[in-house]
Amino acid sequence: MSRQVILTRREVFSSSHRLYSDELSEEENKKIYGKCVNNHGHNYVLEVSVKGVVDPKLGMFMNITELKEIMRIYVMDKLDHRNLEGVPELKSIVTTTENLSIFIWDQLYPHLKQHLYEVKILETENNFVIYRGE
Ligand SMILES: Nc1nc2c(c(=O)[nH]1)N=C([C@H](O)[C@H](O)COP(=O)(O)OP(=O)(O)OP(=O)(O)O)CN2
Ligand SMILES: [Zn+2]
Repeated sequence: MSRQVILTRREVFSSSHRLYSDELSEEENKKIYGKCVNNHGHNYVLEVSVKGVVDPKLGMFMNITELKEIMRIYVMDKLDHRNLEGVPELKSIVTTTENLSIFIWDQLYPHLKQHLYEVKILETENNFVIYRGE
């Protein structure tokens, strides 16, 4: 019997950002995003989940070390200790947690393919977003 499991790796990255849309006026930005138009920082908690069938011989379908390395190269090295507005791929988007989760999915998908199940990001301990590639 094949057993499908979901495996999750958690990382924390620290980034600064502000919520600001180039498509809005200064006044509209202030009205919509409030205090978040000012530069501020978060210790984002990122949880990436992969799904697969356990190989009975190995007791796993993916080594966490491999997942950790993929997350390091394609997410952590790009976002940790950065100002998100300075990350080239994020230049033209508003760095909401929603957009970050989609960005991270797109970074990881080519390397995890059908195994990638969920990207979850906690911006604060109260606010988080889940993206499953839909
Ligand atoms: N839909 C979204 N709304 C907001 C986002 C977002 O990513 N998506 N982000 C922010 C800000 O970036 C902001 O930093 C949130 O901080 P804050 O309001 O201080 O966070 P908390 O809700 O955890 O703090 P409280 O103490 O509970 O107010 C805003 N909106
Ligand atoms: Zn913020």
